[in-house]
Amino acid sequence: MRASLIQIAVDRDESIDSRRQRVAALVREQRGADLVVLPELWPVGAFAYESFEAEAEPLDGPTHDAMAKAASDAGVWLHAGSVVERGHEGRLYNTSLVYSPDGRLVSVYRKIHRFGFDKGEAVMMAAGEDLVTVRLPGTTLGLATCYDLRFPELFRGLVDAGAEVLVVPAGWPERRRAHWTLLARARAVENQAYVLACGTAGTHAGVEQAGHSIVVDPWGEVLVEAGAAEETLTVDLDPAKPSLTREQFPALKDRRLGLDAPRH
Ligand SMILES: NC(=O)CCC(=O)C(=O)O
Repeated sequence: MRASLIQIAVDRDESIDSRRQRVAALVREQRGADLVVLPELWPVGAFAYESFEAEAEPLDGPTHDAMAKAASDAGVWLHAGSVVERGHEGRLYNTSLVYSPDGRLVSVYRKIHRFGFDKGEAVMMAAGEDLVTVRLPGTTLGLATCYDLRFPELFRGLVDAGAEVLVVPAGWPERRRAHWTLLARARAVENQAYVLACGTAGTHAGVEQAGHSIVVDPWGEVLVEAGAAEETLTVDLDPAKPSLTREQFPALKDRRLGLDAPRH
């Protein structure tokens, strides 16, 4: 299974419309891949909070139109990263979109853990409530977004639901790059799953992005890692490897669920 991660530069000197066209063209270039992955909130920028309200779009908005067509033109499964979705009752969500090779929107995942503590995404957006997996020929994807990477229980829930490839679009800042790499590897090792973590490059809203998109195998080995600039990573995954790793080193079977709370 061939996967391409497109680490997009999100800089303020490019309009959202031009970036949409440019990214659609990059997706089309990936014909021959099975799965293409884009980063979190690449149209607007994950830290461009002041633009969220104005740039919010419905699920059938301009990013959807461009990505549905790009997926079918390229004939690939496309995890199109996320958009600022204007959802129920006008509320905003950080919503990931997944397309089949015929350009159908087959899954949406609304980010569960919102970043920003008392500002930005955490106060402007509503939280998703649902774990999402996507069945592809030969494997199952588990979806998470950026800050979710810090919450291992979410990933364990995805694994319990059958996920073998954990896909994490992100807009991760350079100043916490060490956490990004460490957490991507940790989620792969503890879940004996592939991790495909696709970040952004460039600088927007004054926040330098880390880049360094990374693919980790179920044994925790880094298969490919990007640099800081815009770049496309291509990697071949073995769909049998998660289950083989789980058979050969069956740590997931040794979980002790339902232990009593500590006594004081
Ligand atoms: N967009 C995000 O979720 C940023 C997460 C982040 O910066 C961090 O977890 O650190």
